[in-house]
Amino acid sequence: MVQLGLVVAQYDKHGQVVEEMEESARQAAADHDADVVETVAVPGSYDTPLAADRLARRDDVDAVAVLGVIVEGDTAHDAVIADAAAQGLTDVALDRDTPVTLGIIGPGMSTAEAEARTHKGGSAVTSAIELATQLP
Ligand SMILES: Nc1c(NC[C@H](O)[C@H](O)[C@H](O)CO)[nH]c(=O)[nH]c1=O
Ligand SMILES: CC(=O)[C@@H](O)COP(=O)(O)O
Repeated sequence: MVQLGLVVAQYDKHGQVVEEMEESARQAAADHDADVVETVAVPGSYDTPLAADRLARRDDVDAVAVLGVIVEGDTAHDAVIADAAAQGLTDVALDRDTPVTLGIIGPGMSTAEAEARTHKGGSAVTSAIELATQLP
């Protein structure tokens, strides 16, 4: 059985979307008979790489799925957060030799577009399981 770590960025403005993404992630884990051994909540997507690193270094974690929602504001701050998070998570995966999947939606996204993408939580978990089982 694949053992997963889950990181959930709980940026308040999008609380409901994040909740639905987490439900989708947990359903995907159950559907694939995977076990979520630990869930770490962080304030926002920018804060996810360190949490992912803490999970990826554990012997009982085969892969980490990271969930977050970045909705467009008035400035380019959303792009800054998204780029930093994606790069940070890539670094964690390579440094720890552990799959880390990007289930952070956005940037450049409206709240309505976010609400239509909550299934990406499940996609991140499915990809994490595939990587954990299929990588040579
Ligand atoms: N604006 C969004 C954020 N901002 C918060 C940052 O991610 C971070 O928590 C803060 O800068 C402290 O380090 N986070 C999101 O996940 N989504 C946003 O739309
Ligand atoms: C991207 C956001 O929601 C927020 O952190 C920044 O908003 P703004 O670009 O309006 O300052």
